[in-house]
Amino acid sequence: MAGPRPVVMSGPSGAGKSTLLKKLLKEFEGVFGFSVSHTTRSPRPGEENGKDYHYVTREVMKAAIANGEFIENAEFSGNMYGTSKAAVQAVQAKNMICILDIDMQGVKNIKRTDLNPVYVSIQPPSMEILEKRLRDRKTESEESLQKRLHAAKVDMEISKEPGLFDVVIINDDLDVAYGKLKDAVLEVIFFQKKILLNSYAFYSLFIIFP
Ligand SMILES: Nc1ncnc2c1ncn2[C@@H]1O[C@H](COP(=O)(O)OP(=O)(O)OP(=O)(O)O)[C@@H](O)[C@H]1O
Ligand SMILES: Nc1nc2c(ncn2[C@@H]2O[C@H](COP(=O)(O)O)[C@@H](O)[C@H]2O)c(=O)[nH]1
Repeated sequence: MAGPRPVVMSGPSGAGKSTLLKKLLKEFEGVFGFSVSHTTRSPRPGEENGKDYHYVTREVMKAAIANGEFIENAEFSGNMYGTSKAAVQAVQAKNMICILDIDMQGVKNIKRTDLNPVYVSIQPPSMEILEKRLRDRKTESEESLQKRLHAAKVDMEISKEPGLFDVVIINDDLDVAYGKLKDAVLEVIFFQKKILLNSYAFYSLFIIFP
């Protein structure tokens, strides 16, 4: 895939991924762009079609997957979610750093592609705090909440796997976690740009002194 290296943000539902990435998108407007996923779940109050998600039916999503339009897709808490090729290309076409907010299945599937992102895991300080955040958010039915808590336990275990994530951030104090996210993402991006600049400089030497 062309363009700057994307950033994948993953972690349990309720850990604070959207909260953190919205801060990043706001502070670095024009630098980072959000990959708008497709989902079969219903919009929450305040969410906008085409901005937060593309809200589609299961039939539409299945047909698009069968048509090869998705980089990855997953079933999560009773709904389908997926990253379309078009969503990532739309951000990369603007030469912005594409941010994906995806679950653990998505991370594993993206690892099999050539997307080559920076992998960031956002984790809650504890299961108790995660449950409180999800309950206080008031977006889930009891059934959906239980499914998300179950998935969170699995996610918290798997995220310890060495090498799976480049950075694991515990989102306890929001400002501290945001600082860590910025450091992690910018460090990787600047490092990558520095290597590119160095290699341009190196090859320029061969052009000047063949
Ligand atoms: N550091 C924090 N301290 C206290 N509350 C927080 C913190 N970070 C996020 N929250 C709150 O926790 C709730 C869950 O956060 P958020 O919706 O960002 O999680 P998420 O990981 O994006 O969840 P999902 O995967 O379900 O979209 C929100 O109500 C948010 O305001
Ligand atoms: N594999 C994918 N997971 C995705 C995608 N978009 C969102 N998600 C993950 O789903 C859960 C639930 O999200 P919610 O908005 O219903 O709370 C969360 O963990 C997201 O990271 C996607 O395109 N692919």
